[in-house]
Amino acid sequence: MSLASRSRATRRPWLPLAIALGAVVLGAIFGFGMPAYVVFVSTSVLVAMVSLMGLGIVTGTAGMIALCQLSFGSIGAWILEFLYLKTPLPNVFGPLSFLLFMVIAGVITAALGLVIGLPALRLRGVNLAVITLGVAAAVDTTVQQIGFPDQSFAHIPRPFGLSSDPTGDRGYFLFAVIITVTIALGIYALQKSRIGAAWKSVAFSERGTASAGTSVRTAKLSAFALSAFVGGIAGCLIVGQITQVNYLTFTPINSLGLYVLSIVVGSQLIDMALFGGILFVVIPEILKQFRVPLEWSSVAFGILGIQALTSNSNLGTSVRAALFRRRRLMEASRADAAGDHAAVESVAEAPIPAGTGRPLLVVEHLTVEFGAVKALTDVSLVVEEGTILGLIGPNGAGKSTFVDAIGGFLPQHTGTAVLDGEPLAGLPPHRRARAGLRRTFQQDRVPPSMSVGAYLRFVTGGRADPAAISDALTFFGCPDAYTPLSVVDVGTRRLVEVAANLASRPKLLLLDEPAAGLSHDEHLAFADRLRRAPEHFGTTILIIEHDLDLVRSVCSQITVLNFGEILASGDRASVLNDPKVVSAYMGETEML
Ligand SMILES: Nc1ncnc2c1ncn2[C@@H]1O[C@H](COP(=O)(O)OP(=O)(O)OP(=O)(O)O)[C@@H](O)[C@H]1O
Repeated sequence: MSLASRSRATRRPWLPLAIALGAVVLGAIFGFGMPAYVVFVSTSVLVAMVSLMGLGIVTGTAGMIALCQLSFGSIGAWILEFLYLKTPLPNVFGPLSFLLFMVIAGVITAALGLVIGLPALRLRGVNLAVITLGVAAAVDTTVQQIGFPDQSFAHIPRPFGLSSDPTGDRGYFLFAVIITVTIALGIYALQKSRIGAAWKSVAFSERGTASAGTSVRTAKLSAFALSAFVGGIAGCLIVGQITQVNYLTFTPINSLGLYVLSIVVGSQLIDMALFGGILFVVIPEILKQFRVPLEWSSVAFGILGIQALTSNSNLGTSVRAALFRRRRLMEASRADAAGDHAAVESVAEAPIPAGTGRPLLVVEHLTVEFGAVKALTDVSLVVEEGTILGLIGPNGAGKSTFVDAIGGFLPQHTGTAVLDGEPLAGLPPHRRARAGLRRTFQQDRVPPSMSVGAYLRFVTGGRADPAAISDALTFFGCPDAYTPLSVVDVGTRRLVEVAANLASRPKLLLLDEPAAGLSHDEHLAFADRLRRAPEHFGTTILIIEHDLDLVRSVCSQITVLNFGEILASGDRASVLNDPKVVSAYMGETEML
């Protein structure tokens, strides 16, 4: 049995639901069997876990900094109290009020999260941190000033008539378990969906996300909104737990501690959010037992944060990658012992693809300037359908600029580009991708947080079925769909990127140095696969490559750029023998 089929056999789609049901049963046993104090503290763990799961969406999954998660909790709690104490709605909805108000509070908080997420469209890193910390401070001050609606120390009734005494604590714990499990299931499902893949992709590369046909704006804003929704629900859960709240629960310093925990444990992973919730509650509880001032817990979180930020990893993903490597090693040694090896097929070398004669991409008078630098001057070229066109030239000749401009990443160019009769002018990158124009990048843009298969599903926009995904992976000799990209080397990740883009069967694929990082033998195999690709995937290819052996072996047409202008263009032999081209490659003539 191959590694791939072994992995497939271990897939159990019913498992999340079974774990969820098990967690609820365990929650009931725990809630009604444990001492009252343990149950109360465990409810706090669940509240912290919900907050961390919300934060995990925006930080761990979508890769943005958000230092105001407890502000969303504060807003959610405030709205819930307001609906209870200042409106007649509790009389209308009776025992269902808490649940209903919690959802309303979550939705309103999500809308505010959307607004707070707007700066994230332009800002990153420390700038976004400052903005979100500013939001936390502003919400904190506002809530201090206006106070929570329960200023007269009215208790908020718990859901379904549960009492506010320790007997009610047990029932409320079970309620909190059910809400937590429901949210965890929802987040898990979303992370497996296209929007979850977009979050993971945007965390690693906005350009890579757009070139896969996904709107960066939608990915970022939806992450913020959902994170705020979950944060708002966590705030409501606190109200139900202690039936009264004040602003001290939601201070910016607590938000900061929560953020640190989120990145330390990797709270985008559900089990790690639970672990983080335990740390968030238990560390201060232990300090309390030993009469150590609670402020020291911030120092403990700070030290953990420095460790996580400097090692650029988190506990959850490191443990998972280590487990995966160990499992694969064991599978490989079992396969060795059983002599279970795939036969190496020897196939005749494929010819260089001949085109249909129809122009697919027509570029006219393309000019790109970066201030005083003219990166491209009046470049016109035609890519014929069904061919592989090589775009070559010395460093700084303007090749990547050409791909960026055609891909929609440089709106400030002049000139026109028409793909299959459709003008591309004015279309943003993700719309060009949807119109059948895909590209790969010189730098690694393949998000390590996904599996190989999830990445292909994301790039193909769900249009490729499992058989098509497996075919594209086999075609390029990539690891199987269940392999985490975090354990794949950079050269192979570039192959996965090419396979994913071809599996989406675009009309035209622009490859920017796809073979960088491959060994000599891998280069030869890659060249052969590339020659077969136009027919296999129905895609025309334009390739930028410094390895002229590769260009010579796959391209029927070559265009040479030098100092942003076309130096030569035409069939392979005439271009490579052109004296102008030879002199432009002075010092590299042995390559020609
Ligand atoms: N964002 C930018 N701002 C200013 N100048 C730029 C920018 N991007 C590219 N350039 C300049 O434009 C010119 C063309 O660069 P480009 O990266 O397109 O060349 P290239 O042929 O792809 O080079 P290489 O083979 O090294 O990747 C170079 O002079 C480069 O310095």
